[in-house]
Amino acid sequence: MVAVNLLESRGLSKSFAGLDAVTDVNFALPEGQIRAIIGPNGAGKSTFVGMLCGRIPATRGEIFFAGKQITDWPAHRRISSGMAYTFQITSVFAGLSTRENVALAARRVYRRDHVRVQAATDEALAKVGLANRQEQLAGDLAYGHQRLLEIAMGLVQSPRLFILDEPTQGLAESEIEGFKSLIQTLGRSSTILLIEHNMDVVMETAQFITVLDQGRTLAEGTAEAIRVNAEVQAAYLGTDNA
Ligand SMILES: Nc1ncnc2c1ncn2[C@@H]1O[C@H](COP(=O)(O)OP(=O)(O)OP(=O)(O)O)[C@@H](O)[C@H]1O
Repeated sequence: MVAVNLLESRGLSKSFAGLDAVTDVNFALPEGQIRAIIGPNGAGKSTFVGMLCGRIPATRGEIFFAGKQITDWPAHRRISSGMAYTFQITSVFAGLSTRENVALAARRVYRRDHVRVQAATDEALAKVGLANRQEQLAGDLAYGHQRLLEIAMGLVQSPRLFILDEPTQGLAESEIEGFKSLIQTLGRSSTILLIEHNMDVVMETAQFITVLDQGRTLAEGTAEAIRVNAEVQAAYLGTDNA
């Protein structure tokens, strides 16, 4: 069977006032895969993902999602066609309850179908383990629980592609274990693109890894192949976040 790519980029590039943040990235993500993007600080990961999501306009190149050329689509159109993403910066509404936040995200997809909104909200809260905190104001949740809430807000939209941008950043070691299994659970119903600095999380969850360095694709392969790749090791040794 020929693998179908859910997401592709061709020659994708971004320059900021003369600085080449991302250069000629050809990327292909088969449907159903858990893929991680890694790379040293400043490698271009956030810029690349920003272009995929429609937050950052590309300078050059093309993006395809589910067979459609989406390079110039605004972010909301990408979301309604099946992309969801969580940001590094917490994007929950602090003054609303945990449940209201998730229901709000569900309404983006299910609109006024109240029954589906409520059912999807229940399911997402249960999957991330926040059902017993659903009445709590989001702003009162502990940081780790807010990160789970962000995931629930993406998950509730039943995305075909779920982009997780540094989901474990700022979490305690004890919370990270739970996130690894959550990522695997999410991978059963969505294709996952994971941007992550924590190598344990990457090595344990990703089926395939793309390494960016200085805006270019440095290497791609399985966790085992990337772990022993001399170029990848050299790129990390050249920085302070090895
Ligand atoms: N809005 C911007 N204006 C100018 N330069 C930018 C902008 N955003 C990113 N850059 C530069 O582009 C390069 C890539 O940055 P980017 O944030 O994409 O890397 P990253 O791999 O996500 O890094 P980190 O792991 O530290 O988050 C860096 O040199 C950065 O300084």
